[in-house]
Amino acid sequence: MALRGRVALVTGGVQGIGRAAAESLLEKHAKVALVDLNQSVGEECKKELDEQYGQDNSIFLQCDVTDGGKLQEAFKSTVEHFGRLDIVINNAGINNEKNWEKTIEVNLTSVIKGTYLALEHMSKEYGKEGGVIINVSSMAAFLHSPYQPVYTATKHGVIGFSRALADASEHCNYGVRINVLCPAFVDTQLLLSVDCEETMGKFIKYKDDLKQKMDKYGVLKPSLIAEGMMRLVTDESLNGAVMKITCSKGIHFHVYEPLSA
Ligand SMILES: NC(=O)C1=CN([C@@H]2O[C@H](COP(=O)(O)OP(=O)(O)OC[C@H]3O[C@@H](n4cnc5c(N)ncnc54)[C@H](O)[C@@H]3O)[C@@H](O)[C@H]2O)C=CC1
Ligand SMILES: CC/C=C\C[C@H](O)C(=O)/C=C/C=C/C=C/C=C/[C@@H](O)C/C=C\CCC(=O)O
Repeated sequence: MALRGRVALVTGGVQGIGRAAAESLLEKHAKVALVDLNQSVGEECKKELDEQYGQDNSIFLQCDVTDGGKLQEAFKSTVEHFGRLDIVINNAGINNEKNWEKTIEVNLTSVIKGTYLALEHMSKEYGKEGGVIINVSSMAAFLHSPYQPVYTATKHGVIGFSRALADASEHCNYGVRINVLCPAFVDTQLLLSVDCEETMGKFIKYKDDLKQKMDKYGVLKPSLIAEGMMRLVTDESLNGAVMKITCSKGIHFHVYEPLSA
């Protein structure tokens, strides 16, 4: 898929991995709707992107992805503003083991809602032209992560949901590819949650173990994650793909064994 003139919606798009992805899309002349909860960081991000890429190429839409009505509005506003929708990146995520219900709402339920809304706006089933959806999971879905049980569960859920729907999309000819991105530790604000009882809950006493894991496995730059994301977006052969990004192996794919009878 060539990116010039395409329109993307990125949740959690104003900082960290989402912002890096938005910048990569803008560099390749796509238009981007930044959908994020954080008004002040959103306004600052929009200002900086305007200076670098021109003010007509992005919009900031303040939205809590857990609010179904607001998320629906954000999709509608994006299409009204830019005239079409081709790429959806369900990236917004939190690490909160104390309020774990919220973690499920943001990391899994809202990814499911965002995916179904994306299909309404892009699928041939709804008379649209097709497109691509990237759902952000984590290497936590593949590795032993004892101090983030609910976070880990949500990231497993994102993979299961996305791969099942990717198969449905192929069988039912939706014309929409659905892929998953699983980064290891990335240098973003999210990592600061390790020091906070408000987010780690009773697992706060293991924060040093988690920090040792960061030292052991290393911490990636958001720009590398954006590079992987662009491959998932543009490579038309990828549907149901699960990309892993780690310091040891760089950008690579999880290989699923074929089912035997
Ligand atoms: N940083 C890391 O080590 C890794 C991050 N991930 C995943 O990458 C994604 C992005 O995370 P980061 O960029 O690291 O985090 P971040 O904390 O830097 O950025 C997350 C963005 O999502 C937004 N957000 C949070 N809750 C929201 C809500 N309810 N509605 C709308 N926006 C909301 C925040 O305002 C923020 O702008 C998440 O899904 C995370 O789980 C995956 C693996 C590793
Ligand atoms: C307090 C932490 C906050 C949030 C969690 C974070 O966002 C997250 O999701 C982090 C996940 C990190 C996982 C890190 C592990 C990386 C391991 C790899 O280097 C192991 C190497 C290879 C794996 C095998 C393979 O790729 O095939």
